[in-house]
Amino acid sequence: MASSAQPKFLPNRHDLGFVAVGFSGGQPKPGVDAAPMALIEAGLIQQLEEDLEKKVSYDGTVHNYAELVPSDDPDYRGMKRPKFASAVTKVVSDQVYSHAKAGKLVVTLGGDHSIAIGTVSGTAKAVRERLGREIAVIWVDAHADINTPETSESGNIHGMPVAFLTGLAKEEREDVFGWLKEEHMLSTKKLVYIGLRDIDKGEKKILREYGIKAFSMHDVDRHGIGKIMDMAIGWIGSDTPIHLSFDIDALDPIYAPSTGTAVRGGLTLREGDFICECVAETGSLIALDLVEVNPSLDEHGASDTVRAGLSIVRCALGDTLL
Ligand SMILES: NC(=[NH2+])NCCC[C@H](N)C(=O)O
Ligand SMILES: [Mn+2]
Ligand SMILES: [Mn+2]
Repeated sequence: MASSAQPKFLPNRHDLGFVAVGFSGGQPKPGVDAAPMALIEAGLIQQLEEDLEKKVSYDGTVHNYAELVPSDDPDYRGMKRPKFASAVTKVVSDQVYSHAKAGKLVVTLGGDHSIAIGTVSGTAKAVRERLGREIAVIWVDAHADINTPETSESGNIHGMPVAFLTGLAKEEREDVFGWLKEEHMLSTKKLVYIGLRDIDKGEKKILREYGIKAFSMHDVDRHGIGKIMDMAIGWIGSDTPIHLSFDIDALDPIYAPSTGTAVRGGLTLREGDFICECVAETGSLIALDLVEVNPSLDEHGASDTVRAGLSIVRCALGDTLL
């Protein structure tokens, strides 16, 4: 293929849509809502514009969605704060959709991982409309986040986004994710996990039952990250639009301690960056989420975790490729 001809589904790689989601309601620990500001203050947008020469469309606000807080938000099917999470992710979905529909590569900063209900549904819908195609999702995480409300032991919605996005968890009520329609959905066949090491019993059952492609830390140790990425991208197909959802807790807590559900035995910083570089190399990245950075969970100011986050975003956007 001539170098000028990029596959038609690709967003203009220099045009970024940028969304900052200061939402922490998918889990109990305050502080994860402050991550977008911490990342921006550490120079993220400036680096994207100056070093990577991107054009960044950003409304200049870290949304806290205060106006969406319901007056009453009781537990429902065991989910905690279901109406708030539903309302926020619906707004995020629309924001991400309009950037993606306009042909931009969308970068979303969380926030806890429940926000991916918004981001993935937004890109899935935009790509269906623009190209009549399905997206693939690479979910980099210590956790599978595929609990249904019924399998969840915690009731925390950040452990459920993949179940709602794949339709494994269904809900009619419009104000509790009932707004998710077919057009927002992701196929379980187009989902690949990397970095798993803390999976709930019910989740394991789901992964097996649906034959979901998952590379655990055991697999990373066995094959090495290079082979894992070949297999992951081979599974998806190299011309499929990719949404990369990166939970910072995929990295080992040595490198990224400031996160709400840290699990030992994770990816090195270099392995995390390498995953992003491989996705960048495909040229098929359409959206990136960076979630679960919690700057308040470290008395030393979380600078290591924030810097790790910055590096993940830069690598996914091709900064470190020649
Ligand atoms: N996005 C995350 N960090 N998720 C952690 C989920 C932990 C646990 N599996 C739960 O469902 O509560
Ligand atoms: Mn997660
Ligand atoms: Mn996680």
